[in-house]
Amino acid sequence: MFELDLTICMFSCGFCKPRFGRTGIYKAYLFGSPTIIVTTPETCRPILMDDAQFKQGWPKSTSLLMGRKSFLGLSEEEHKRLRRLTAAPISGQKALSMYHEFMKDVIVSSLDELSKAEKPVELLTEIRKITFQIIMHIFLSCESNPGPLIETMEKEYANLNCGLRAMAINLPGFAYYKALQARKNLVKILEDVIDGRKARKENNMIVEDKTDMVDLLMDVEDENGHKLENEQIIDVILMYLNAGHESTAHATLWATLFLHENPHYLQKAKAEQEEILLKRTAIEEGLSIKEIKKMEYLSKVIDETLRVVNISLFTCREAITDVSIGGYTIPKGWKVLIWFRGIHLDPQCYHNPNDFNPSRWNECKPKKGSFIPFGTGSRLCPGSDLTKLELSTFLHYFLLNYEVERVNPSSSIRYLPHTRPKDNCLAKLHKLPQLKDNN
Ligand code: HEM
Repeated sequence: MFELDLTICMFSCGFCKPRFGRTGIYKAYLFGSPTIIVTTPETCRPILMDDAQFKQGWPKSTSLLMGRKSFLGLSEEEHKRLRRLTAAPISGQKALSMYHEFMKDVIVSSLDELSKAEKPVELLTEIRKITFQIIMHIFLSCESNPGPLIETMEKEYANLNCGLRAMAINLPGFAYYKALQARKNLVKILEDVIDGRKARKENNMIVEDKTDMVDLLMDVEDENGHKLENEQIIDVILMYLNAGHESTAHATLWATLFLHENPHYLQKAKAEQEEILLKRTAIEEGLSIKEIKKMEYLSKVIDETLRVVNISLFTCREAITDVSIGGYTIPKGWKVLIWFRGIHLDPQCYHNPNDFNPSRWNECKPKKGSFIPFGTGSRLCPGSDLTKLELSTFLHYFLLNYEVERVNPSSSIRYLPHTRPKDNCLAKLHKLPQLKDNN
């Protein structure tokens, strides 16, 4: 017998609680499919860890935007192979140190430029440009110089993103329609890039000795010596470029804002950065990854930001067979929505969960599955190290050199496609007196 507690529990009316207790399981009808929503560590983690009974379950409209051959649509085996190949260059200290100089240059020069702007700027839009430039450098290094191409792509991505969680109405004027157009334009740009590189290779015209993720994917062969088709390379790159800049930009903005709104924590975070700067010897140039590893407090600020904001609000799976979770049966073919926000704002896991309090991580040892901003299991985010490096680098330079002044400090919040201030954080950046040369 299939039985679940009712959707009304989600609205905390109190009616269902005594009858059903805490199950963290709700039933709904979402994106045209019967769906189970799971919201607690006890229900979410087993599902994310179980590839035998659950497969990817994003709505068809989302998969169409990300591409049939992106990680959302691949067979398990193909996913494993491409994931191994693409995750390695963006994971771990050694791989990431290759990009750190570029990252620092972009952050330092962009912040400097923003502080000179006469009018207030949309901080989120500007940070998104920074994170996009960095991800382009990693994935498409030859095309990553500032200019019309990168600007066009960044704008297309903003449209693509707005469609990812929108109603799938393919009519002019609707977000989903715009997103499909954006995908078409991005695919065309990437096709031209790949064709150009293939032509240059055939004519032995490769002059650069640097390689990027596109080259890596163009060279890869399976056990039968078959190369990837263009469609596959494009969908994987398109997915990485999107995942690799939007979430990091939002996380960076929120960490900056939370510190700005909490002077006590701001002071602590700043003091740690000042100490790092003062310890730096004259021969050491700029921030190093070794220094970042010592930023204990900043690391708590980052974790707390990810917990409170929930940049990735949810992910989706589909039951391959009837599955029993928490005493209930999820029928074969039903979608499952894993609600990260429910886990990270659960009062049974976190005291005063809505409060931003980096110091909670002094003692807090989260129980299994209660802190998973990057997911868990075989689909664990491959970009977590890169995200933390970008965030730490941005905050280092920001805290030491700048102060933010918002135009609408009480701007309301929008939750889709990502949590953000409605005005994209319209603000002025003010340069602070220098403690010591820090570039
Ligand atoms: C604040 C930053 C980020 C957050 C919160 C985040 C969150 C997540 C989560 C929760 C998942 C798992 C989804 C699932 O289980 O279905 C995921 C997957 C993924 N993320 Fe991230 N991510 C971030 C940054 C990045 C970056 C910087 C990159 C790339 C450079 C990236 C690339 C990906 C990819 C490719 C996947 C799919 C993995 C797979 O299916 O094997 N993410 N991310």
